Amino acid sequence: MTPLYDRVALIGLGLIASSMCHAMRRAGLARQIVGYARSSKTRDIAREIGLCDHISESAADAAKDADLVVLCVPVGAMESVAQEIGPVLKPGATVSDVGSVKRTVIDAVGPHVPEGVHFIPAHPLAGTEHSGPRSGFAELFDNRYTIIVPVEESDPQAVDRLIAFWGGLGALTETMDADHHDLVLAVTSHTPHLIAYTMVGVADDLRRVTDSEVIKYSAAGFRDFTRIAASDPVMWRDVFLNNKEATLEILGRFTEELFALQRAIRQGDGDHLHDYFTRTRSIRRGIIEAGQDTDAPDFGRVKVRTE
Ligand SMILES: NC(=O)c1ccc[n+]([C@@H]2O[C@H](COP(=O)([O-])OP(=O)(O)OC[C@H]3O[C@@H](n4cnc5c(N)ncnc54)[C@H](O)[C@@H]3O)[C@@H](O)[C@H]2O)c1
Ligand SMILES: O=C(O)C(=O)C[C@]1(C(=O)O)C=C[C@@H](O)C=C1
Repeated sequence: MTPLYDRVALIGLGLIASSMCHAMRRAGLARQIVGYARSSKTRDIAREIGLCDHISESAADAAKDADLVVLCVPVGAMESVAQEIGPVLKPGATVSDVGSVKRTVIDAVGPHVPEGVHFIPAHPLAGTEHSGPRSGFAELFDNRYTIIVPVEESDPQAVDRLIAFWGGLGALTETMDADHHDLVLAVTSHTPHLIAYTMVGVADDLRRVTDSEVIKYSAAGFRDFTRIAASDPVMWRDVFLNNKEATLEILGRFTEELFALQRAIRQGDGDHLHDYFTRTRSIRRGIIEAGQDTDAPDFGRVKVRTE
């Protein structure tokens, strides 16, 4: 493939950035990849494993002269990075990000992007519980959606080029408005993570009583929870602080349903439990019958009930 961008700069060299490096190289999407991470230890590891063509000593140095700059830092660090690189960005360059929340990132980064530079936020819906520069792999984005969230001023040609770039990384792409993105992700990713964190916390409390039984007898469902609960604490702290309204809204609905199930159990209301589990089973069966049981969720099909 002919490179879509001459020089790509990645700020933050964790799971997502390192996977982007491997996938960019696999497809030949950039002539030169430049990286920067805040910690010197991370920069040293990146150099040692040859993650990028060049590792810079500051975010501004990496971003200067880049045609595409992607912010791959935790959501809460986006603003300070944007503030640092804003003054050195090349006219005509594109600035994007991979943050798990979109509205607050747009509000925090947008004001630091100078006129003549395209700002096009994005979010790959792919990840693992691992982090850091060694955790990436080229296949992470294959057949997974990346949501592109153009802002009002985004230039259509620059948007098309970024869509082609993510396609080259192996992803399926969809464009979406920031608020809708944040609500959908609160349902499909953020609240489920919070539930997993809580369940593992409860089990840990219990472990003090039952010694090692919780771990010894943990079944597949609980093991999946522990995998998710092993995700990076800084990343997830920032997700909840920055998608407050949508996660509180979904969490409110979740607790209402949970209370109803709790009451049904206490009152021995088997009909309620049976009806509820029948409904949830039919949702899963509907997905399978429609041939939609792929790793890539179709966000056109995710319906968020508003009443
Ligand atoms: N992990 C996932 O499953 C996943 C999936 C999709 C999107 N995201 C988003 O991608 C972003 C990166 O996540 P990740 O999983 O790659 O994280 P990670 O913890 O693996 O890496 C984060 C990197 O950012 C660097 N960093 C932190 N603060 C910085 C700062 N102020 N300046 C420069 N570098 C800084 C860290 O040193 C590290 O190199 C986050 O915004 C996250 O919400 C994560
Ligand atoms: O598979 C995992 O480990 C993930 O949690 C990845 C996951 C998700 O919820 O699907 C987590 C956060 C991201 O913003 C996108 C993807």
